[in-house]
Amino acid sequence: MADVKSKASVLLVGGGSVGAIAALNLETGKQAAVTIVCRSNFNAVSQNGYNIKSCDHGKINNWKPTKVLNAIPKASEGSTFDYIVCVTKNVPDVPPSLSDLIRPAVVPGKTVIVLIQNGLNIEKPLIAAYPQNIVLSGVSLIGANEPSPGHIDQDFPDTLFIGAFANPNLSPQTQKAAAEDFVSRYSAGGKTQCSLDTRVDWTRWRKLVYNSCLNSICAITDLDTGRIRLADDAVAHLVRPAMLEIVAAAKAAGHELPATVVDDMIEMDPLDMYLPPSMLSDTRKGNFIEYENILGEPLREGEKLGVPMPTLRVLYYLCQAIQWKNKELRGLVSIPPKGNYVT
Ligand SMILES: NC(=O)C1=CN([C@@H]2O[C@H](COP(=O)(O)OP(=O)(O)OC[C@H]3O[C@@H](n4cnc5c(N)ncnc54)[C@H](OP(=O)(O)O)[C@@H]3O)[C@@H](O)[C@H]2O)C=CC1
Ligand SMILES: CC(C)(CO)C(=O)C(=O)O
Repeated sequence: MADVKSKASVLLVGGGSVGAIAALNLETGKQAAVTIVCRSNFNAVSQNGYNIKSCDHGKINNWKPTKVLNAIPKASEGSTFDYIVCVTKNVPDVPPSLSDLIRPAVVPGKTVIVLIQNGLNIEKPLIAAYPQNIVLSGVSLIGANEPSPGHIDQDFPDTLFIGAFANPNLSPQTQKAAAEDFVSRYSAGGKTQCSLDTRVDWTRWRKLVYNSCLNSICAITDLDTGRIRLADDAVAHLVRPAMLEIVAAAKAAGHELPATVVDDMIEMDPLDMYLPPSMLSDTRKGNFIEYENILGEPLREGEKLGVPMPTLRVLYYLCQAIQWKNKELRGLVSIPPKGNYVT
């Protein structure tokens, strides 16, 4: 079935670590032509392409998708796409919002929007902004980093779960068909595992057991997931209690996770991979962090349902302070001038 399809046109917004590998997967299958939108790595990628070291694809130098842009193309000027795949970091507390960012390219009622991003409730602003568009969830288990512009290291295989976020304005069949179409195009290259996700909320809660806890604790301590496991009591007294709070919140929200989920997540990546979760890569680069969708949303959901989440609460407010520090550095918040206390 896969090889008789004509190519879908895909606008991929966010050509960083996961975005570059997603573009490579889509182009490898020859069922998609990818236009990628880059920002800080635009010069490197448009001039030299990507240099990729990947556990799925091997070493590939100077690779470019069909087109490389540094701005969102406008549908009103004739650039329309079947899919807009969003692989930026999702940072709703720093403008522009994702729905505003992609607005020039969205054709209401037509473009399928795919969110390959971590976190909970990320679809809500998109469905509110584009009530007649299908929005797909992409939960990615991959370990990818961009140590310098255009250089991508992928050391954990790409496993992607795609399913439709329930949009009450559209028929479930149409939404499921769009998810199936994307899965077959993404899988066509045969280098990755991409499967249909029929319970997207469960899948997102399950992944939060890792992301809410390890991403934040690693970012706060500046330790990767191998080192945090070696760091005395950090797993016993920080990681595990935080993970159990997410499991309890998920259960209260109607999503029973497997009994082994905490151990599965702690041991997901080999210790000696020393994997820096994406939030740690962000703090190391001085980037904003996705703390609202990864910690804030599950914390608010859990507490609303009466689940005590004391560890998550502390992690959330520590992350909020880290974000504030970055906002001050970038002039997004201002503070009163320093008083003169020296006589
Ligand atoms: N890395 C990983 O292993 C995993 C990541 N994820 C999730 O995948 C998503 C993407 O993460 P990841 O690839 O690591 O992130 P990266 O920071 O590596 O890449 C994001 C890219 O989006 C670009 N971008 C951000 N805003 C804009 C904009 N307004 N216009 C154009 N480009 C923009 C960034 O540019 P700039 O460099 O200028 O900021 C960067 O190139 C996140 O939600 C993350 O949580 C999920 C699983 C694993
Ligand atoms: C779980 C992990 C590390 C890779 O899938 C991730 O989601 C992240 O880095 O944010």
